[in-house]
Amino acid sequence: MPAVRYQSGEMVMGRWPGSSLYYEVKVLGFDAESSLYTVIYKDGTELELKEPDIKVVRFQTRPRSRSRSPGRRRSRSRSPARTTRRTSSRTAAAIITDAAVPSHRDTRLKDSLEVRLSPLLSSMVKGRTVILNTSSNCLSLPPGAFFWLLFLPSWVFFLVLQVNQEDPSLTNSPPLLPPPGAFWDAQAFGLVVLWIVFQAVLYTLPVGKLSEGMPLRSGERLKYRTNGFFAISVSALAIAAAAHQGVDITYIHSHFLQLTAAAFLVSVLLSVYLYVRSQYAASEQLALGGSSGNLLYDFFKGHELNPRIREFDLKFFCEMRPGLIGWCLINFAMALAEMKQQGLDAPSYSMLLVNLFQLLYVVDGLWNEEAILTTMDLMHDGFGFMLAFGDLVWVPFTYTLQAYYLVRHPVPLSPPAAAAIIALKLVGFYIFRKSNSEKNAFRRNPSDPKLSHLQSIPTATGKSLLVSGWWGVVRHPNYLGDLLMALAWSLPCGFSHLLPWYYMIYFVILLVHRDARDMSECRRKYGSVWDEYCRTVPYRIIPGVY
Ligand SMILES: NC(=O)C1=CN([C@@H]2O[C@H](COP(=O)(O)OP(=O)(O)OC[C@H]3O[C@@H](n4cnc5c(N)ncnc54)[C@H](OP(=O)(O)O)[C@@H]3O)[C@@H](O)[C@H]2O)C=CC1
Ligand SMILES: CC(C)=CCC[C@@H](C)[C@H]1CC=C2C3=C(CC[C@@]21C)[C@@]1(C)CC[C@H](O)C(C)(C)[C@@H]1CC3
Repeated sequence: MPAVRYQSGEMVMGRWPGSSLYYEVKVLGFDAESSLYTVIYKDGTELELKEPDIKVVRFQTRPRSRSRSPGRRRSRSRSPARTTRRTSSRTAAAIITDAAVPSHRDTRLKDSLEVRLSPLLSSMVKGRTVILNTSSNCLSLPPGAFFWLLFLPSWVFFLVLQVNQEDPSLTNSPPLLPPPGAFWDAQAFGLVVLWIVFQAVLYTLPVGKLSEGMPLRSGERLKYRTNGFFAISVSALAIAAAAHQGVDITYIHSHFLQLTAAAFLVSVLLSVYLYVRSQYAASEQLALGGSSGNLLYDFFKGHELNPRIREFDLKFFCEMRPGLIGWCLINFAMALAEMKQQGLDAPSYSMLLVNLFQLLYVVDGLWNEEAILTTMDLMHDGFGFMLAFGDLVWVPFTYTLQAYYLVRHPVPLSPPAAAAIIALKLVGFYIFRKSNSEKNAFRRNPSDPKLSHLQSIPTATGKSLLVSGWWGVVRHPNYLGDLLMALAWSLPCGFSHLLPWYYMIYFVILLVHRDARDMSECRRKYGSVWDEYCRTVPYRIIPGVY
């Protein structure tokens, strides 16, 4: 006869089925035959849970002993692993405690019990189970999905046509639309496909580390081959060898429109494939945000979270390889095109700065490739048109507009101006890298001794939120660093036109929107503990700005 650990009427934390989230529940009874507890959630949902899916959370207010050694005190504040301990009590209680945080934490600890219940409901759409998240906005389908599907590609083609104008003012009348045939070039299409296949081969080579992703809703952790630095190094060698063999790299500049169209076609084909295969995916493999049952919306947002062909992770590959490394290749081609068009022996200083700054950004991303596994896209977003198009078209063909602009529009740069821009880039880079690495290290191993100086607050999900270090200054320090870098990329292009500032403007909009999206997602996940975090760290991206 199995022992009854939890008594009727007892308040405990029950895991929401299929997720790693725990909510406050009341035990209604125990069925000895099935060894299942019947529990009731705050919203009235009754479920049967197995014992391992139940925790007793006893929030312990430790006396803030002056005699405790600082080392010991620090170590308690950080880690859900360390702070969740088994006691010898009859009910095997899990203690969540956070002794090193300020005294108002007692209320905070109590608050973490008050996690808002925003359950995930399963519903049937066309005979398939879809996951509806009642607290996020995915139920109120943005009618904009259709608009974005049309607008984003049109905007890219507009920019690509505009930047090639003698006077690329955005206020000028748009360039005459070339005939449809001008967009298609079989060779350009072949080269785009060849590039993607080349990157895919490098990705699959058994070189470099196999890194673990964050736990999925099922508790599983996927493995990723993080050999991005190897891939960009081999790519650079291959391009250098091709140039040495007389291959004209400036082809990329002269066939930019056709290459863009080819990449767009690939992204559409890929998105169709992704949508079709998502129809056969198990519901636990679907993303919460792109599972509305509405074809257009799910096609755009992405239905499946981690589509894979065997070990080949399509989302990770597309986000980190062809577009990102292609961005550097295109910038390099623009530098060669500038030298050719303007009869220079070396690229201009503006071109050099843009090339080197963006190369540093990409190389850094690939060097720290593992850190992408704790970003929103990898953890929460489905893989659909938005990301496929973003990775394969938007990144390589619009992030390179500054270099493209400089080919025909030279901007002389004085040494002091160049020095000031370099300083800005380095400050931005420092903030960006340090904050991203800090969060990544904390998410991977909260009890890492290197993070012992950091304070965190526990949440009912078992994860904690950093409230000191970079993440105690603003809620998105990584965005701040990224924005400073974006500014440094536009400044070398001067102020004559708005077009090279396009990235900066787009990026402010993107990051402010991402911050808002992340806020509501974290509010859903962490309930009132998130509100407490926001009170402790009131500024969003810029210190002093709410
Ligand atoms: N160049 C470009 O085009 C773009 C660049 N970026 C860059 O990519 C990087 C990743 O950005 P993005 O994925 O948007 O967001 P983040 O890397 O900031 O990830 C947000 C997640 O971090 C976790 N988190 C938030 N606050 C805390 C905290 N206090 N302590 C611990 N964990 C916390 C939460 O996830 P959880 O709690 O579930 O772990 C949250 O959902 C950024 O540097 C950004 O600037 C982003 C978009 C475009
Ligand atoms: C308008 C539109 C189509 C938006 C799609 C957004 C994507 C372009 C971006 C979403 C998150 C991204 C990240 C990077 C590139 C742009 C996209 C894909 C990134 C890979 C750039 C390099 C960085 O070092 C990074 C790894 C932190 C970053 C991750 C997020």
